[in-house]
Amino acid sequence: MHPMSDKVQKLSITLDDDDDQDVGEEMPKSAPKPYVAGRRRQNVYSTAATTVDMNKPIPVFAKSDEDYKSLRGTLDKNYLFGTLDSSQKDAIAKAMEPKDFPKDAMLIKQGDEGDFFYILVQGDCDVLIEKDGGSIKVATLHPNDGFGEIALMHNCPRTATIVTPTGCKTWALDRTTYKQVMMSTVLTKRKRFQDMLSKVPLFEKLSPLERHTVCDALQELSVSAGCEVVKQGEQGDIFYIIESGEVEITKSVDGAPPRKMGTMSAPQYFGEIALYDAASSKRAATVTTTTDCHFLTLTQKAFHRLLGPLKKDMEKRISEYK
Ligand SMILES: Nc1ncnc2c1ncn2[C@@H]1O[C@@H]2COP(=O)(O)O[C@H]2[C@H]1O
Repeated sequence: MHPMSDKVQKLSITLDDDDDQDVGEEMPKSAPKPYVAGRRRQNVYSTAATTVDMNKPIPVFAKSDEDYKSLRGTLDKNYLFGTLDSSQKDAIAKAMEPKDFPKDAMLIKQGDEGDFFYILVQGDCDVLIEKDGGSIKVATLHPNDGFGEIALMHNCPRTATIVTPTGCKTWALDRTTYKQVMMSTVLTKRKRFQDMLSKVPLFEKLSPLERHTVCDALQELSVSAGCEVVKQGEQGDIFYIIESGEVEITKSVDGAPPRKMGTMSAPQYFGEIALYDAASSKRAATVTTTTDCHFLTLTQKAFHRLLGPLKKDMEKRISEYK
């Protein structure tokens, strides 16, 4: 047995039941029509996986040193693995297997059961959401992006279709290993952050599944009093929720000295304008900690992927700032 598996399994088995309970009714179980490019039906590579054997030893796929190092580096940078310790990321890197796809293939079909999580190594993938008989492209994935985590994490059908406008190389991680390694840390994190998120008005309209997905992507940051967390005019790529402490907002208009706009404390949030408003993409004000602060943060990538449904609420709030 792999040295990691014993430790991970013990944690996962008890926590996994909990997770299954609260996501079972979230998503429609009916499979929508398959995506058709032009008039040609694309190759479908997904296969259904109905049961997860949590006692299965974690597999190891041999890789060159160069491939292992590069994949391990990607895992370190990817927000989806932010909560894992080094040995858990080692186990995932070892368990990933190469899967290559030709141009115009369908890696994932919306509505299917989840079988693999992928990291894109080469080529691009399009993310399509199927709605009202058509499909809309909502994102393009590039090398080092991960995808296919939602169905595995939440036991729900695939939330989008993934197709290959170019030939693609990926690393794939099977559903069982993904759950064995991820669930223990993820569920602990959800238990901690769920309560906090339920107090943030912005997240009120999210379904429990969406709130879980936001929880999974949150990272923690502690900052001492007197630090500029966000600086007016700078490019921004992090969104902050205040878990504890207080910050002051200052803004300079037309080169005048900065004026105090107000203070914020838990459970308020800031930093969303630069992430949301691609046209400006610059911080609209400076945010300075007036006490020691603890923040929950979301990266720009996670923010766009997860908070798309909240676009209207944010637009309203941004117009109130101006
Ligand atoms: N708006 C989006 N932008 C980028 N990726 C997405 C988006 N919606 C879904 N996905 C990804 O597409 C995947 C489809 O399978 P999953 O639902 O398992 O996990 C999903 C996410 O990884």
